[in-house]
This record gives sequence, C-alpha cells and structure tokens, in this order.
Amino acid sequence: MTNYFPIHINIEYKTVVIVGGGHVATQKVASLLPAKANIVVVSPTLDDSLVPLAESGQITWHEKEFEPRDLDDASLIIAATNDTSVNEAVQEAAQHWQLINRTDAQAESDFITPATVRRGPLVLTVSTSGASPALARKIKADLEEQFDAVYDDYVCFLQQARLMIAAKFEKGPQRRAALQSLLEPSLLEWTRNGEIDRREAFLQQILMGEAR
Ligand SMILES: C[C@@]1(CC(=O)O)c2cc3[nH]c(cc4nc(cc5[nH]c(cc(n2)[C@H]1CCC(=O)O)[C@@](C)(CC(=O)O)[C@@H]5CCC(=O)O)C(CC(=O)O)=C4CCC(=O)O)c(CCC(=O)O)c3CC(=O)O
Ligand SMILES: NC(=O)C1=CN([C@@H]2O[C@H](COP(=O)(O)OP(=O)(O)OC[C@H]3O[C@@H](n4cnc5c(N)ncnc54)[C@H](O)[C@@H]3O)[C@@H](O)[C@H]2O)C=CC1
Repeated sequence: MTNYFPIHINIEYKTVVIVGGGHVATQKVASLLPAKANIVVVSPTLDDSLVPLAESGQITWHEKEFEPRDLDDASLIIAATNDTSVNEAVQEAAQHWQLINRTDAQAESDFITPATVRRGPLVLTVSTSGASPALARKIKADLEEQFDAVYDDYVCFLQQARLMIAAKFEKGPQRRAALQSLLEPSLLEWTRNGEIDRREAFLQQILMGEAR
C-alpha cells in the first residue's frame, strides 16, 4: 500500500488538464472549481452537467481527442477517459514535473483525490488510499452531518477572533490560553442559534484577559 503524503495545494489560476469529459471528469471538476483552478477538459464529448460550465467559461472545453500537446501548460493532469490506451498515452506524454492522476490505475498515479467536505475555511478530506472509494464517500456523508453548514460561519468567526487575539496579546501563555478558550462549545451553539451578541460578549471577555 502507498502511504500518500496529504497536502493542500494552492492551485488558483494554475492549469489542470482533465482528459475525458464523462462522469468521473465531472466529479473532479466539482472538487477543482472551489479551488479556482484553470480547468481545461479535453474530450470529444462532454457530460450534460458540464455543458453550462463550459458555456459560462468556468471551464474550458477542447472538443477533440487527446494529443500530447494538450498537456503543455498543465500543472496537474487527470486522465479520466474510459479507454485505457488513451489514459496510458496521457501518462506517456506527461513531463516529469507534471503530476498525474490516472483515474483508472491508482498504481500509476502521482496523486489521488480524496472525498472532500468544505465548510468555508474548514476543509475535511477523506482517503482510504484507494482501498475503498465507496467508503471514503460514505465517511464524507457522515462528516457532512456531523460538521453541518453552521461550521462555515463558526470557523470564520474563530478566524476573526484569532486575529483579534493575536493583535491584543504577545506570543506566549496568555495568547495560547485565550486561543484555547475560543474552543468553548457554547460558541458553536450560539452561532447555531444566531445568538451573535452572546458570542461577541464572550470574545470581549477573552480580549479583556478574562479567559477561563
Ligand atoms: C484511487 C482513486 C484515484 C482517483 O480517482 O483519485 C480512485 C480510483 C477508483 N475509483 C473507483 C470507483 C469508485 N469511485 C467512487 C467515488 C470516488 N472516488 C474517489 C477517489 C478515488 N477513486 C481515488 C482514491 C480515493 C480514496 O479511497 O482515498 C472520490 C473519493 C473522490 C474523487 O473522485 O474526486 C470519489 C467520491 C467523491 C465524492 O463523493 O465526493 C465510487 C463511489 C461513487 O461514485 O459513488 C466508486 C464505485 C465504488 C467502488 O469501486 O468503491 C475505481 C474503480 C473503477 C471501475 O472499476 O470501473 C477506481 C480505479 C481503481 O481502483 O484503480
Ligand atoms: N477515480 C474514480 O473515482 C473512478 C474511476 N473510474 C475509471 O474512470 C474511467 C472513466 O469513467 P467515466 O467517467 O465514468 O466514463 P465515461 O464513459 O462517462 O467518460 C469517458 C469520457 O472519456 C472521453 N474520451 C474517450 N476517448 C477519448 C480520447 N481519445 N480523448 C479524450 N477523451 C476521450 C469520452 O468522450 C467521455 O467523455 C473508467 O473507465 C474507470 O476506469 C470509474 C469510476 C470511478
């Protein structure tokens, strides 16, 4: 089994070439869109759900069969056709500095893509290292329930509060204690209930050095 190294790549405006425009390509596009990648799909056909994205310019569709020069500007490459020989040709054409995901051949891949839950800045990813993609998907569904939509606002609040604490306290035990007290579970509940005043009052107490 490969022990993959998990990283979060800043792929903004970098080119990701997806060869193939079917069901699997659609899943990969969905996880690339929030990362603001420059998504290029090379495929003679395009899944219905991708057509509006191509029309609105959110992805670029090259309506053609794969050729090696399609990879010229790619930082990442995803080979997602239903034809093994084409996926092999994509792999063959990739330069050594380009990272490739063979959606049909994990052992040949430089990287694999996890199942992902996004809640604003909070990003939860699940991988089974390819052992069971279906399990990764199921755990994702469980996480979506456990970490519901309110976490978006909650983590944004924590981010702002952390900046305020960092501006107020020097690095050291007092700052650490203040940051620790932000994890008081009531803050999540108040966020959930829209009790923003209570949340704010609690933060002000922390900033006054009254962290418990
Ligand atoms: C290795 C990896 C490479 C890669 O693609 O990155 C890979 C490979 C393969 N997947 C296959 C099948 C399925 N994949 C899914 C679903 C997902 N697959 C994803 C990732 C990965 N799939 C990478 C490892 C991830 C990990 O486990 O850590 C997810 C998590 C994320 C994503 O696609 O971005 C996404 C959930 C998206 C979401 O819900 O968010 C389902 C379930 C479903 O669709 O409902 C099935 C059918 C059930 C099953 O087979 O288990 C096959 C066999 C194809 C065949 O036999 O025809 C291969 C090929 C092989 O095993 O070599
Ligand atoms: N990683 C994953 O999560 C999964 C991977 N797979 C693998 O991914 C492969 C693709 O599956 P789907 O997307 O469901 O197939 P699909 O049939 O929906 O899509 C295949 C796409 O490849 C395009 N294509 C075919 N020949 C091409 C060429 N020469 N150049 C460019 N594009 C070409 C087709 O036009 C089509 O758009 C499967 O064969 C399977 O091995 C399957 C399920 C899940």
